Amino acid sequence: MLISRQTLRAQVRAARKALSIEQQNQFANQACQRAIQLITERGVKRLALYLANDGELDTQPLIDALWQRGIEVYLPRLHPFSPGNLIFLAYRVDSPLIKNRLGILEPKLAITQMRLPHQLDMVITPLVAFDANGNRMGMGGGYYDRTLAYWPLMGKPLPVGYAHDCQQVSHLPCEHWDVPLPMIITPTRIVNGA
Ligand SMILES: Nc1nc2c(c(=O)[nH]1)N(C=O)[C@@H](CNc1ccc(C(=O)N[C@@H](CCC(=O)O)C(=O)O)cc1)CN2
Ligand SMILES: Nc1ncnc2c1ncn2[C@@H]1O[C@H](COP(=O)(O)OP(=O)(O)OP(=O)(O)O)[C@@H](O)[C@H]1O
Repeated sequence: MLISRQTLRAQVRAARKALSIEQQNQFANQACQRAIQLITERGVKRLALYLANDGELDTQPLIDALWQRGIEVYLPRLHPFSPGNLIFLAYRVDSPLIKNRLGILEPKLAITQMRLPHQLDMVITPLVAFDANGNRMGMGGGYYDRTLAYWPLMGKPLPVGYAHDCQQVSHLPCEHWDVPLPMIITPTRIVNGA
């Protein structure tokens, strides 16, 4: 039986939201260790990630580890006037955060703190569901598809999915605008996708 994108999205969102606080903490630490290893191997200096929402794999241990190592951390912010697009702003210990209209914390707009996607070495993307081929389904806004549309041409930034194991599905239908992920980090492994 074929299930719709909408149904699949709702099912996986419910599964990740059902994880306990203990599981969330353990998984965040496990995924952080894998991510730090990959980031160090690749010599990443500027990296974008997200602040967890809706049961997403928590990035806070990773953020702390990156700050400790002096790696520049960036967060997405909804574009101030271009709907459907993201901009990336530096995130430091003392950066002020504000909740956006989707309820997600994001840095205050400051042009001097902004980088374009090709100025970042790696973008750790949130996602709702992924499959073994690196196909990605997000929250449905197309934000990351637009952000990553040019990475194959520019060679940067390397997109890396970050998700719970329970977010893997056997097969995701892909659309022509979907940008497949070469890698997905989960608490238990690194999936080599596209
Ligand atoms: N942590 C995190 N940050 C992110 C994303 C993400 O998936 N996760 N995004 C990845 O693209 C962008 C935001 N995209 C999003 C799109 C829809 C919803 C969402 O929750 N929609 C609600 C309705 C919200 C409302 O209108 O009140 C819903 O579907 O229930 C959230 C984020 C940028 N920042
Ligand atoms: N590069 C692009 N240029 C223009 N429109 C796009 C682009 N990528 C995606 N879209 C549009 O965005 C909408 C949402 O796409 P989709 O459902 O694949 O988002 P998603 O990957 O789930 O969300 P997100 O990337 O925000 O996590 C689609 O209607 C699609 O037409």
